[in-house]
Amino acid sequence: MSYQDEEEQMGYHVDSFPKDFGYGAFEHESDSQTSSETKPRILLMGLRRSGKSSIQKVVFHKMSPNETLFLESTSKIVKDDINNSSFVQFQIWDFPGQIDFIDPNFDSDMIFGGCGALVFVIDAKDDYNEALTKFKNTVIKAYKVNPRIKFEVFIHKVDGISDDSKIECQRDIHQKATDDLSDAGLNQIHLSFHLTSIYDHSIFEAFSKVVQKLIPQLPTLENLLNILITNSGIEKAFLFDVVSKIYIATDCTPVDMQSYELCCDMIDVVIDLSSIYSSEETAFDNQSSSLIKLNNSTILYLREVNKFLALVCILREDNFNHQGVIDYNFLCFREAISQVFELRLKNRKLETLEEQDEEEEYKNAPITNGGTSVNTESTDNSILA
Ligand SMILES: Nc1nc2c(ncn2[C@@H]2O[C@H](COP(=O)(O)OP(=O)(O)OP(=O)(O)O)[C@@H](O)[C@H]2O)c(=O)[nH]1
Repeated sequence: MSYQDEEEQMGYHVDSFPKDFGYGAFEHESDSQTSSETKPRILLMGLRRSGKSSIQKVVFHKMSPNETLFLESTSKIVKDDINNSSFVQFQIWDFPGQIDFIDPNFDSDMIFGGCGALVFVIDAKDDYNEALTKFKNTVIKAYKVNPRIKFEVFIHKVDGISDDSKIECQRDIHQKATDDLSDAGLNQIHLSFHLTSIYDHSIFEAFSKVVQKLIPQLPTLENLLNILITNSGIEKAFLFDVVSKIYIATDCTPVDMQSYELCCDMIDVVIDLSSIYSSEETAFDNQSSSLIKLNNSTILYLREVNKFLALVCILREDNFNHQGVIDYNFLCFREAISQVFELRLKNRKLETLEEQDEEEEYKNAPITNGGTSVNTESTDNSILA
């Protein structure tokens, strides 16, 4: 079964692409998607003006960084469905900086219960002691409700700060945050730290890592990429979600920022050019591929994997002499990816059927005094469509 069949079964048009290249809903898809309630949640928290809304707008709504200067302060929780036109599907909840956990209206069970990752944004240009106190309180509260949450700290607005100061700032924040948590008896919690700015690609890279942790198939995807690069003479390969430019997997070689930026820029060039020469709706389709030769004997090679994903590789020009081998390996890779997701789709259907059966049984069962309640809420925190 090809991915086209799979997409068609799910009700997608294979050769279409979001009209506005944003995350607007597809009219014909919206009701067939996973309900918002069962989608994994990524929470954006932090002090006021730390940059939460800017991050969300720049990464998922293509807002230019300069425009974020005019964003108004968030006064209530803003829920954003990252949906339909992307392979990765989740909800982002942007919290107002002044949110108060002691407030009785703050339903922490509901908020942290279905949460996959909590991104806490700290303004590196500000005095961060207050932010660290809030961070500690947030983690304690969230961990109590849901110990499976991934805690991600974005040390944000690091543009214009020297490399030495960035490292020093990260070290200091890391130290203080872990000390605070061990004082609270929570040294088992793993925290991840990222230096970010909306003025470069660091915010996309950091979000890629957050999203990857919510993909259960990640080790398989990484393994497939490793096999592909070793057998094709490729230096580095990224599997991109084209709309957001988040990479959902890469091979095991270290990621350097320059390579990631080059690959992101390549996606922009391909989409912009094909939007000029094709109709906007087919700017990225199953024929999409591109080759860019750089002046340092390096080649960037892009191939479409499915409606939402592209493989972008960096390789030396000499190794591209065997393009036939690379293309053949790519087809095997694409087939393997489609099988991975076909399997996932089947498992999901089975799970849904089992859940429905259980519900039926429960409804039909005679009521006894000591009956236990069945919780049918989905605990699947996986992020893939
Ligand atoms: N220099 C710099 N400024 C940033 C960055 N990210 C956001 N800002 C600026 O920070 C200010 C506050 O950004 P917001 O996104 O409104 O902050 P927020 O955390 O959502 O604020 P509240 O809604 O009040 O909680 C804006 O003027 C942004 O332009 C960054 O990476 N670097």
